[in-house]
Amino acid sequence: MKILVEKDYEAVSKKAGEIFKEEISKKPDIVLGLATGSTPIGMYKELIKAHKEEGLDFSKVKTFNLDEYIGLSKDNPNSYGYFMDTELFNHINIDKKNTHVPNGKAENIEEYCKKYDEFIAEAGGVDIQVLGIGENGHIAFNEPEEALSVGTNIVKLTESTIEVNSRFFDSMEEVPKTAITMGIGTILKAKKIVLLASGEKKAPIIKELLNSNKITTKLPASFLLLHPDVTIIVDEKAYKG
Ligand SMILES: N[C@@H]1[C@@H](O)[C@H](O)[C@@H](COP(=O)(O)O)O[C@@H]1O
Repeated sequence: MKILVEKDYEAVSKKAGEIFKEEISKKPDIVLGLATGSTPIGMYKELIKAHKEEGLDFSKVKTFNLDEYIGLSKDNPNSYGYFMDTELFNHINIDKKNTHVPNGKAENIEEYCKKYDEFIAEAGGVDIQVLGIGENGHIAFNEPEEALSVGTNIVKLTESTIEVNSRFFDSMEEVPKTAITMGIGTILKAKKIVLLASGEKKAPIIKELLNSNKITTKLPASFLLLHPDVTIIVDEKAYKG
């Protein structure tokens, strides 16, 4: 695991943007694994800037998102589908047909989860995956549990995640309690992984992750220790190691 410590959120976003830009330039039909949450927004801004100012081309790029709330459709401003459109896809020359965010309104969600993994595999697998990290160590929506799913699956969100994510909703009651998420195995299949963290709220979990030499389902991000190509980019506030 490689760790890069940058001055602040802006620098984290720039660094992550540079890594993604380089990969997209090297392989125009790249498959990107994308994340939501506030952390990757700065990196998406960098990519939009690179598209507008340097002509970074997304016309052949395919994307797969990590997760989505169950019950929210793409036109709901709190859905991750809506987030991706407004924060990235609407501002670059990507073919929307090539973008995939799990469908929180799928009729048979279990069946849909299996298909999502097959679909990623058919596209050739994720070349580079960006991840955030929850304050409780979750990646995507893989919450600390006795056991974690390997493939894309349905999860019950923990009270702490519901509380943290309630900042985007009018009330706690409105936060969906279940979600679709890529499984830990799905995430680990990505050829390259970049995890971003910013701000002091993330410092305890980043410290735990960096000091951990064990994998445990109680710290879902610890499974990244098994991957051969993970870069963690943090700002000084998130790094107190
Ligand atoms: N499902 C998402 C995760 O993919 C994300 O990493 C996490 C952290 O979000 P933030 O970047 O806003 O701290 O929040 C959500 O729960």
